[in-house]
Amino acid sequence: MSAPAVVWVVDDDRSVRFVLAAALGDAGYEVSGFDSAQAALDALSRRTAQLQPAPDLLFTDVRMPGDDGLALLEKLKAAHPGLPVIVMSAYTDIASTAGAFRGGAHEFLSKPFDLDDAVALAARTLRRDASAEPGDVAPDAAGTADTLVGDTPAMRDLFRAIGRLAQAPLNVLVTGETGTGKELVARALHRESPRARAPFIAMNTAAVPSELLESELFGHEAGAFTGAARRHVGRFEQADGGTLFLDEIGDMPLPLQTRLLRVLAEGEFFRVGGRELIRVDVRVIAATHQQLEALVAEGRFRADLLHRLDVVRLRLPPLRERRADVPRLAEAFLQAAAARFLAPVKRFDRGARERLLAHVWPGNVRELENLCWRLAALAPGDTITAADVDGALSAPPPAGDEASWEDALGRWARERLAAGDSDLHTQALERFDRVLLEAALAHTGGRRAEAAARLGLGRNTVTRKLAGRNRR
Ligand SMILES: Nc1ncnc2c1ncn2[C@@H]1O[C@H](COP(=O)(O)OP(=O)(O)OP(=O)(O)O)[C@@H](O)[C@H]1O
Repeated sequence: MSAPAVVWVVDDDRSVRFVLAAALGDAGYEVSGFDSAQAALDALSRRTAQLQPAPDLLFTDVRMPGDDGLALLEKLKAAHPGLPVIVMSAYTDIASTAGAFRGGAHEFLSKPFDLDDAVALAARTLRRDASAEPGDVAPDAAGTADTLVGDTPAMRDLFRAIGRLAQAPLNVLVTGETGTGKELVARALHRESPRARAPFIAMNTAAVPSELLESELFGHEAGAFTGAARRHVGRFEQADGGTLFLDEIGDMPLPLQTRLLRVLAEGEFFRVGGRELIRVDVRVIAATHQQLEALVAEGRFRADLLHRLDVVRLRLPPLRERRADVPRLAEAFLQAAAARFLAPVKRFDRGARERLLAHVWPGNVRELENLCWRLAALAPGDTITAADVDGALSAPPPAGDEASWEDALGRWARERLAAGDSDLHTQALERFDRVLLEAALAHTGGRRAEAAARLGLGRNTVTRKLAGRNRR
């Protein structure tokens, strides 16, 4: 009979150390516990000095006095790259999971965990050949914006998957209803990946007229078609070295699917009307709210393209399947709104929270976010009540009984003319733009791209108008 596998548990929390060691011991492993990274490293040096092999598996907590678990992981990976390390933490956010996987962790175990799961994980890990290579080191993630909020089991699973997948150069298909956070997931995958310093380029297939899609994706040369006055660099080239996020991929017309497939297979293409072969290194993350298998069955989506995009699939659960996240998300949105409005943070009272929990959220997180921005702007007091929530959920703000805006404009024009102004048209256009932009930005919680789409304007146009550079 072979000797039992040696498993070490490093955690400053005595009870975790005890119960995990006991469960692993019951499963037949030879277990030792350590209360700090240093204690484990000392024991490891002693073993090496005595020509004993390193343990077969090590569990470590992240937050501990002295060196934390990630520092321990780094030292272990330098000295014993083949030793599988399972990182345990009560903090299952993407930064933690990605940090662990980037450091070469074999697995990430969210605390509190089920002991049977931990033992099963140890057994699986020990069965496997533990010669995994540590992942590439990614540059520091930029900023903490776009943080995915969530602490339900479904979201923890997702964060673990993102942490792991960010390191792998695989195409990912993100599925989920509208407003569930698909783009945010794609951004997190990029931000935590070795590509983080290169661009993240997003394109919504459904938002681009189909006759322009090809040139949007692959670019065109001057004169390639009527209206192509100048060379245009497509999204694939813009994303070189980085990540291309293709939203609503199910809406891509078939001929373009064929072209995309070829580019994904070969990594090179010609711009529309071009002769120069362009070679790019792009990770593609596609997203859809549709059932692509059904589209394949109907002949509207290519099966081979689906296979190429769907190397790994991440499903985002709708908000109604993770209601426990609603209060957390709502508070995060109120805080973001307060920071943007430079106003004190409002709070939900109990009734408001219950009302939020009871709602079905057909528009998912986006709907919740918009609602919170409306409440931050409009609820009269610092405490938001159930009645405020009901009011904001049921109707857009009342239109009021003022006369039509054409009447108001006429009145304004007559006043300005009487005052002797001579640039009425410019003034009126500026005010017209400002009213539309403010309304759209308030509606979209300050997101320019979405505001631009809702107004039917280009994103650049909106940015320019906001910067006031349209004034002539
Ligand atoms: N878990 C989350 N934590 C914080 N914000 C979130 C979360 N999920 C979504 N959001 C916010 O909700 C909004 C919608 O998210 P996103 O645009 O990523 O959704 P989507 O699934 O791509 O939607 P669509 O399919 O309609 O394009 C965004 O403003 C995003 O910041």
